[in-house]
Parts: sequence; structure tokens; C-alpha cells
Amino acid sequence: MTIAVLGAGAFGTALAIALSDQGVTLWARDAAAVQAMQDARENAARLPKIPFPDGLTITADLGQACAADTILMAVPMQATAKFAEMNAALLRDKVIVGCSKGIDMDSLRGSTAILSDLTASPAVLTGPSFAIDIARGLPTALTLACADKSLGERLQQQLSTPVLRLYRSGDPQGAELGGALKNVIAIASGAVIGAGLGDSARAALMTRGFTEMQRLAQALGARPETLLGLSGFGDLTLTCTSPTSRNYAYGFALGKGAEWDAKITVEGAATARAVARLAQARQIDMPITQVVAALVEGRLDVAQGMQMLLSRPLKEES
Ligand SMILES: NC(=O)C1=CN([C@@H]2O[C@H](COP(=O)(O)OP(=O)(O)OC[C@H]3O[C@@H](n4cnc5c(N)ncnc54)[C@H](OP(=O)(O)O)[C@@H]3O)[C@@H](O)[C@H]2O)C=CC1
Ligand SMILES: O=C(CO)COP(=O)(O)O
Repeated sequence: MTIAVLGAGAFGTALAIALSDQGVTLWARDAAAVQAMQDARENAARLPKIPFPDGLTITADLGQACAADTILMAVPMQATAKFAEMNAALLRDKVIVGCSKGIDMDSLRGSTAILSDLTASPAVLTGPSFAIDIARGLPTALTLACADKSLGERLQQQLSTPVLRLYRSGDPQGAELGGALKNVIAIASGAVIGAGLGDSARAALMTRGFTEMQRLAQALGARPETLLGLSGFGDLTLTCTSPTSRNYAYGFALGKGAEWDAKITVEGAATARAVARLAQARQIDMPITQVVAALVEGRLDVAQGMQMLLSRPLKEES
């Protein structure tokens, strides 16, 4: 069984490296970048100093990549819907695993819904994992979620390695929402630490943020236990506590009033805006997400956002 990874960012490249013992094709859109990676046998732009193993083939030919049995989609979320639509002829009815974390701003859909336009039972691979850790072969555990049980079992076997341990789930929507929503709370956590408001405030935001994640996920049909696993609680913990996270680092810069390089992928920024709209439309109480959306849009600063959260009426913990 052959594997291709679409999108040669840090994560796509890391997955291709981790799975290269089986032979992996990594696709990138830019032919010049592909040639440079082929010559250097590394992705110097996104994952420097990690050499490509022999089993990794890099190409700009999407047709060649899509000939693989299993396709891992690692293009950033806000580009995924257009990518899927433009390349539907190559991707239709393939075995596709969504690896991106976010909610599409235009359609308010996540990767499972977007990829369902192409294939009957898209899978999701998500959980606490920095690209650099996976690429270095450090131990990592992720969730592989698929509504089709036998396909999920096959993908679990195919994509696990001795150091990349995949747990199976039958709830792709819950798994995808955990990965998407934790990025929003990571921005809030970074902002609180960047503004010097302390670890206690961060713990409060993580906990109340997790409550918001559960509220939305359950309203959208996710199983509550999915969010308690690697894809929800696990990834929330990693991303809200590590400066390696770009979402956390972006929030930290907001809190500190520091410059931020807009070229860096911060999935939680667009996702906060998408989820704020989704929550408003469904009348779901998600105050932290609403504040993060307002921070991202420049409608509030961190002090004002914190004041808004602290001045809410006192209530029962639920
Ligand atoms: N980095 C990490 O630790 C992890 C990331 N993820 C998720 O993986 C996804 C990708 O993130 P990551 O790899 O880090 O992102 P990066 O910022 O490292 O790279 C983004 C990549 O996507 C490519 N790209 C952007 N738009 C398109 C498009 N329209 N068509 C094809 N390729 C495109 C870029 O190509 P170009 O260079 O040509 O612009 C670039 O190679 C995100 O959803 C992220 O949340 C999940 C777990 C861990
Ligand atoms: O999703 C991630 C870790 O699981 C990566 O987080 P960042 O996109 O914030 O770097």
C-alpha cells in the first residue's frame, strides 16, 4: 500500500519522513521548491536540518502523488476547500486522511465535511504533535478517526510506526473539532502569558476553553469522550503550554504587543473567527472564542478582552 502526503509544510514533511520506511511521495505545489528540496534532500524552508530518508520521493506532479493508495492532506485549512474543489478529478473516491486543523472561514466546515465532497468516509489524523518532534522520531501518540470501522483499522495499521502510536476512533468530526478548537484556546493562553497575567489565569482559560470546546462539539454531533482524548484534551494541553506552538506564540505576541510575521501559519486565527460566527448562529455560549475573534480582528486588546471575561455574571460551573 502506497502513501502520498499533499502539502510540504512542516507537518506534511514531518509525516512523510516518519512514514518513509514504507515509501512515501511528498507533493508540493512549487516546482522550484521541489527541485531545491530534491537537491538538498531536506525542506530547508519549513523543517531545516532534518534530512529526507531514502524512502521519501518529492514531486510537484499532483497526478503522480494521487496515484497512491492513501492520501494524507496537509495543506492549511483555509486553502483546503479550494484545493479539494480544483483537484476533485484526481482525488475523487480516494482514501483520504485530513491532517489539517481548523474550520473553513467561508463555509464554516471542517476537513471531514470538506473531504466528504470527494470520498465516502474521510479519515482524520490529529492530536498532540509538533512537526519537529515527529520528524525527529520522538515518541508521539495521535488519534486516527474514521466512521468506516474497517477502513479505520487498515489506516491505523498502515500509518502507525514504532514511535508514532495511533489510537483509533469512530468519531472523525469530534476528533477534527478537538484539533481545530484547541488552537483558539492556545491563542488566548499565549495572550494571557504574554500580557503577564500569570499561570493561574492560563489554567482558568484552558479549563473554561475546554468547556467551550465540548459545548460546540456536542452541539455539532461529536461524542463527548472524543474531546477527552488525544485530539481534544491532549492537544489542548500541548498547544496551550508550549512556546513551540505557533498559535500560542501568536497569542503571546498579541499579549506583549510585539510584532508578528503574518506569513506564519496560525490556524486558530481564522478558526476563531469562523467559530465565533458558528456559535453566534447557533446561540452557543463561547465567550473566550468570541474574545479571541475580536483580538484577531483588532476590535479589542488583551486588557479589554480579559475585562470582558472577568465581568461576566457569576454562574454555576458548567
Ligand atoms: N506544524 C505542526 O507542528 C503541525 C501542523 N498541523 C497542521 O498541519 C496543517 C499544515 O500546517 P504546517 O505544515 O505546519 O504549515 P506550514 O506553514 O509549515 O506550511 C504550509 C504549507 O502549505 C502549503 N500551501 C499553502 N497553501 C497551499 C495551497 N493552496 N495548495 C498547496 N499547498 C499550499 C505551503 O506551500 P508554499 O510553501 O508553496 O507556500 C506550505 O508548504 C495545519 O492545518 C496545521 O494546523 C498539525 C499538527 C502539527
Ligand atoms: O497542532 C499542533 C500541535 O499538535 C501544532 O500547533 P501550532 O500550529 O500552534 O504550531
